[in-house]
Amino acid sequence: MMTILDNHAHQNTPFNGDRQATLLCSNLFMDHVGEVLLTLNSNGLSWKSLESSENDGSNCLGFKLDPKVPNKVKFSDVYAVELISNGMINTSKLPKAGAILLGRESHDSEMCRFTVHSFQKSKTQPNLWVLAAYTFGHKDLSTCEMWVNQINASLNVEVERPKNLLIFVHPMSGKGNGRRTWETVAPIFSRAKIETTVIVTQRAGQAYDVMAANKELNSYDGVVAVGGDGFFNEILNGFLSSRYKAPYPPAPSDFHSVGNNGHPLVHDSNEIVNETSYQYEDQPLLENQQCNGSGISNIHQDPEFPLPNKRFRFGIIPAGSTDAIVICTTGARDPVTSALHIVLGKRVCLDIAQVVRWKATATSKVEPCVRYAASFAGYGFYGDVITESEKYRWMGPKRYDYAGTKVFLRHRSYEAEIAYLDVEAENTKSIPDKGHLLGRVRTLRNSNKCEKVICRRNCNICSSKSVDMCTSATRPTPYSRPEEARWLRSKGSFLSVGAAMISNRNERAPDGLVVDAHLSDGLLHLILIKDCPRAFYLWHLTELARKGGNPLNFEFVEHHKTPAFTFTSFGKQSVWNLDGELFQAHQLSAQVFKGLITLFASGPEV
Ligand SMILES: Nc1ncnc2c1ncn2[C@@H]1O[C@H](COP(=O)(O)OP(=O)(O)OP(=O)(O)O)[C@@H](O)[C@H]1O
Repeated sequence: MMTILDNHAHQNTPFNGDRQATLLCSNLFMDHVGEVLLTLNSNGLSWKSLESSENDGSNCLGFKLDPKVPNKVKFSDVYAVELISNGMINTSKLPKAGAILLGRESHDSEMCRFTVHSFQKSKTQPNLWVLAAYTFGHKDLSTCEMWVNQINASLNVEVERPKNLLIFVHPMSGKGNGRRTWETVAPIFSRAKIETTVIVTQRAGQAYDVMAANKELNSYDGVVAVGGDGFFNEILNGFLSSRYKAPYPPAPSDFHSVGNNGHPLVHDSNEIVNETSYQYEDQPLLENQQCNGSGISNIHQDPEFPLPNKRFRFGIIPAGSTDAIVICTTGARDPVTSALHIVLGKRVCLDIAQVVRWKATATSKVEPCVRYAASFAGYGFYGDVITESEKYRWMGPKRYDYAGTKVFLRHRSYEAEIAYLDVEAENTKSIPDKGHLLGRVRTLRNSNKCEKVICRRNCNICSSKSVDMCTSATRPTPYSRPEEARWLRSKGSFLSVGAAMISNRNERAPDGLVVDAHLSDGLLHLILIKDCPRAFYLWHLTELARKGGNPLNFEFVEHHKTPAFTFTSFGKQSVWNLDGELFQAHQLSAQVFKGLITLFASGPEV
């Protein structure tokens, strides 16, 4: 019969091996390890086996202990601690089969227990986080309670963690697994003692309506979408529609007039123009919007729908068909990993593009229609694939392959003109700043010069201080420095026009549609594919899937990094795909707001 050691809890012993002040230290039994000395300091927990390997035969018959079994865990990686009912602790390092083969008695002992919940990075894929639970036992309930209280006190110091979340579940997302996906991860939230208000949607647009009308968002620390990119887009748009009022980017029609200085407002990309070519004050203004004399308009908020608290973040638990935003922000397409990023309160900023569809006629009284996109806005091939794929939603994610092939074989091109803001920069890496593009960006006309710096955790380019929505309320628009504004244009017949806010990594294009697009670089990555023979386009698409980004020496492809662009189509109707949302537009303009929202994620490890 196993004897259980008396409690040897010590408070404030000077230092342990990590040179951190030891706050608590006890002899306990750890499940599948045996007797350990458990130590708590301000960083986390560590444990040291008090049993020699000779005693328990752990090397016999090939049953070796995994040397990589951790012996410590940081509080920043612990999402919950639970006192669990009395039960068995396996006090042997040996797996059960090993004990039986060795003819050993059962090493199970009944005692009071508590479990520390954390995660481990998968050995083969570090972006994939797997749940890890460490269970400790002691004969005295009071000892277990003391440990639980002390660990909880340490976890409470982790202030970035959410306490109260609004969760939207799209039951039909992807392969129809939205609800099951939520059920899989819900215990992680309840263990972490996060209050959740769960809304399972019954129709498209419901999440938008709830987000747009909800005046109580202040009571939440964030909103989580259990679904795909399209569902996240719906939530984002509902949120911003009633809360975020920013000046519009210039309309394409503004460029067909003549500027105050007598020059046309848009220039051919080959023209060299020194003068300021765009006057900010020419823009249409939103209701209640003022210009402050410096040519910089403030962003106004509706007092009825205040922006939520500074801690408010967005989360996504992937259940969709593509899940590009999740892959770009966590590096994995895994609901458990995403749930862990959320409960641990990770944060990463995301650029958001504002896309404005202009009135059909100059005399039309209808306000321009405004949408926001977090990952991608695409016209031509991209819009047509989404339009076509909607007919085959019943196929699940395979619909994109089917629709993609159909649209590819059609090989349609569209007459259009794209004007994009050209801002020169010495160093694109220094662009991130306090919320807008003050830096000067070199438009990469010669895409051979394109630097392929992949976005990853703690990326230099995205590491600028996060800009919360509250401070962004006084943020100028990206092109609000008239002295730096210069517009260039590209006109012709296009197979596709795409603007990426992030790299859009996905399972078909593992490096993304634009390999060097960053999570918070304040840029739209314009990819213009001019009409070209079908074989070239096929090659371009294959290259995307093979190595990501765009073939640099492909003469039909233009890649421009810009904070804003306008678009006019001249012929056949096509639709835009805004993160999965269909958006019909003959004339639109777009601008990016750097780091406008914060996501519960920490960026991928690349
Ligand atoms: N209950 C519902 N029934 C039908 N449609 C819904 C419902 N809830 C949300 N939607 C709509 O379904 C659309 C697609 O959802 P979602 O993005 O989750 O799936 P997906 O298209 O399979 O994935 P992805 O966007 O990653 O390719 C969203 O735009 C959303 O508006």
